[in-house]
Amino acid sequence: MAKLIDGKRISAEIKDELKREVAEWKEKGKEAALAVIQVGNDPASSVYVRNKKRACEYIGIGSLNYELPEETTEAELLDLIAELNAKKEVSGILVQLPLPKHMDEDKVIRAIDPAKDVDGFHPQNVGALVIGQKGFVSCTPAGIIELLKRNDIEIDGKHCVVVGRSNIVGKPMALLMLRENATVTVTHSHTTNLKEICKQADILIVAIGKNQFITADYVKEGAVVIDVGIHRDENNKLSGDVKFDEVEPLASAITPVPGGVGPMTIAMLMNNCVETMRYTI
Ligand SMILES: Nc1nc2c(c(=O)[nH]1)N[C@@H](CN(C=O)c1ccc(C(=O)N[C@@H](CCC(=O)O)C(=O)O)cc1)CN2
Ligand SMILES: [Mg+2]
Repeated sequence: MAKLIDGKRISAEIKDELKREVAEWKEKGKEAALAVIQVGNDPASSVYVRNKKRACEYIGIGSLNYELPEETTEAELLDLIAELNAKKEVSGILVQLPLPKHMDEDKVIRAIDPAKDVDGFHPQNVGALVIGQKGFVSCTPAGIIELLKRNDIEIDGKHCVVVGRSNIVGKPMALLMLRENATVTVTHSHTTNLKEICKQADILIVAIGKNQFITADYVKEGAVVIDVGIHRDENNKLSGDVKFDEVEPLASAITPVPGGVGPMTIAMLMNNCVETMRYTI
């Protein structure tokens, strides 16, 4: 019977900790405000943007939301980002992904001031992570580390397999596990013996974007399984990249979808926003 890794509870704990810390910073005259830009009206993105706004309000920082129409040009978006970069009262900026196809996400991300890049996607922040220097770390991978640590799951010396190599999860996840002294294997669409590699994992982190792809035959008895996937069926029921019912009996610990990694993304975004209060003079 696997231990259920309760991201909903842990994210709430973190937001309560941050709420108390924000109150202390505000007593010392410090403020923070997060600007969230959404282009288009993707329903899932609208849920996440709404949850980010609610989290800002809960912990006591400002939130500015910009909902731009799908046909917004890349130039118009870049102009808005430049405006927000220049606004002293805006301490964090994020552009909700994915963007419409006519925009270059990498170019848009590079336009955000790295000091306000609370998503941790800017090459300067990713570079800092690579070489072990200070910078914003992307929220989902940071949330997974927090889930493991707050559940006393040992990382040092363990074999961690990351399934997927995206810029916002897989790659930073591998780097963070390396920083925690895990032995890391990153798999991807060109990996030929995926099942055998996954079965070697003490900690299996699945961010492949394929609904319930990871079944019991990919999992070693006693492994810790972290499911980053999020899929909705026609009845709006959520599932992950892991076939939970099949894998749960094998695992020593597992994250559910919903209620696992997802809420941690929001909590760690809030932590990055409060980080701007810790380091402003
Ligand atoms: N600019 C960004 N865009 C995207 C990011 C990101 O970190 N920055 N990550 C994902 C989406 N995401 C945050 O934006 C996100 C996804 C899921 C959840 C979450 O709480 N999921 C819940 C279920 C919520 C629901 O009802 O759908 C759960 O898993 O329990 C939060 C944030 C891509 N875009
Ligand atoms: Mg692209």
